[in-house]
Amino acid sequence: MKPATFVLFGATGDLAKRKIYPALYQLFVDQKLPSSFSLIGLGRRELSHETFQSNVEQSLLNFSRSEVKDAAVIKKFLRAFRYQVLDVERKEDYTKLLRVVEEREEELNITPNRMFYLSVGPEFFETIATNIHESGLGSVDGWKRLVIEKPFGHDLESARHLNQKLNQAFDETEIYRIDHYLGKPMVQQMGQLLHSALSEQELRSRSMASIQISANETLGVEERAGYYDHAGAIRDMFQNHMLQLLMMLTIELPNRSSVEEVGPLKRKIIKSLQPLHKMDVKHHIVRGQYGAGEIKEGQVVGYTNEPGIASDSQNDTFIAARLQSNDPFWKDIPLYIRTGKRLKEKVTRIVIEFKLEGPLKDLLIIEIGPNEGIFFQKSQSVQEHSEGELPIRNQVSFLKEGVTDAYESLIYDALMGDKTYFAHWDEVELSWEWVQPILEAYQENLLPLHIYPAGSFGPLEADELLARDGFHWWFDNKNASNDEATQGNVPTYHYNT
Ligand SMILES: NC(=O)C1=CN([C@@H]2O[C@H](COP(=O)(O)OP(=O)(O)OC[C@H]3O[C@@H](n4cnc5c(N)ncnc54)[C@H](OP(=O)(O)O)[C@@H]3O)[C@@H](O)[C@H]2O)C=CC1
Ligand SMILES: O=C1O[C@H](COP(=O)(O)O)[C@@H](O)[C@H](O)[C@H]1O
Repeated sequence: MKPATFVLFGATGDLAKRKIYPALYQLFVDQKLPSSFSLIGLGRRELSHETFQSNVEQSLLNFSRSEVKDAAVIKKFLRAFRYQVLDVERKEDYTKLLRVVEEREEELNITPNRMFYLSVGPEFFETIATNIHESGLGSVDGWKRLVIEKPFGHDLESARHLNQKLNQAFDETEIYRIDHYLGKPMVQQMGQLLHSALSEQELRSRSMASIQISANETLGVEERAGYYDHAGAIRDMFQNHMLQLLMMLTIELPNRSSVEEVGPLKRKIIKSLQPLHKMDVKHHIVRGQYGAGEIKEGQVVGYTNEPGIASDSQNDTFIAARLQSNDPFWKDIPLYIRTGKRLKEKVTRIVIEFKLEGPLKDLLIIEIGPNEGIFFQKSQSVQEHSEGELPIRNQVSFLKEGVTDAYESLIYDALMGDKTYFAHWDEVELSWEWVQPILEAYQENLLPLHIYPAGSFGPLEADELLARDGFHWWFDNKNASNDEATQGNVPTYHYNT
């Protein structure tokens, strides 16, 4: 791997602490960072290099998954870290930053390969990219890359505007849009997993009846009211993570592994989705907001009683959608997506239901997180997994060795210059295009906001969305159970009757 400088905007923030430093540390322990590596952390607050390093150390002690927490190893890792005050609006701060970056490059004898990681609010993306360009920070002999976190725009128009601005400073090949769902091991190996489980012929001959993708959370809005109350489930999860999951599942098998192959296939799929008209949105989308209720930890307040949320907020914390593709392979197979906060179970799961007569169903289930696995559930008994009849093996043997965290995987890929598991602009634009009529329908109040009790599976209308077509949302009884003794065993999938 080439030597590199990692310029981290938002080095004092939550994401840096919880995800970026632990990921970098794990890469360091696994010897997957460049041997010459420099990190310059940026923020407005005044910090000495030593205080910054000790803050990073604290975040490793709190959040690193590494078994190696040896003080000497951490100290060695932190040698690469420096801190610099920078206000994103102040041009002179970029000039100072350039000097610091160059000094460190000289000191370490590093070729100028610079990765600019924007772990700051999206309102700063444009300003930072422009200032990187104008200050000369982006003029390098080696490579330069821009890594940005979501959200990428607020709607179709703002996303296009932002992209145009970023393109004045960085080429599309240099922009790495993080969607951490694309860093999840089960997502990266979806095609391979499906093929290991069932051959394409089997998939075809068994004839899929429906696909459902759920990302259910038990958490509420937490400390993010300011952001979330303007984003809602549709922008926070659906437009990006959920549509990316759909694309990764439905790109034609077998599994692809390079950006040249994956990108066009993903675009083909998202283009194949039947567009919605805002007046019809209510027939395909259910929007919800959590009310007070009970989760495992006890009683919780409703969304509008959460700190920082307006008491009359109409923001969505849940969305369920019915999509249809015109792609020849997926045509006639309804695609259901749902995601929400304060639901009964924390799970990201894909369920492929096969056509069978009667109420019993064969299911192929991909558990993406927090537990990973792929299971086949035969119709005759929901208790049994047919390992004999179909070549199903269990999860772990499929997974890439050693990489289990999305941020580790994505940061490593970005340092290597591999964009396969980053969101390409075309996908982002096409996703916003598909979502735009829903945003408009929300805005114009063309569909109801259903209040669901915290700790439930969301509004009953989301069940009806499937029931109309003769389907149900599947859940793992053990995972959703409040009884800890029954959790963590082999999943068995049921639906609410
Ligand atoms: N936290 C999370 O779990 C996730 C976050 N994201 C995205 O990651 C990004 C960062 O989020 P998060 O870490 O939670 O945010 P925080 O609010 O915790 O941190 C924001 C960071 O930005 C810096 N900052 C704010 N204003 C300025 C300014 N004018 N000039 C320079 N630096 C500034 C702050 O430093 P200082 O105060 O020192 O200036 C701080 O380091 C956002 O885009 C968010 O949407 C995406 C997915 C998950
Ligand atoms: O990006 C986000 O994802 C998390 C859920 O991620 P997961 O990996 O735990 O499934 C979500 O809580 C958050 O609101 C959203 O911004």
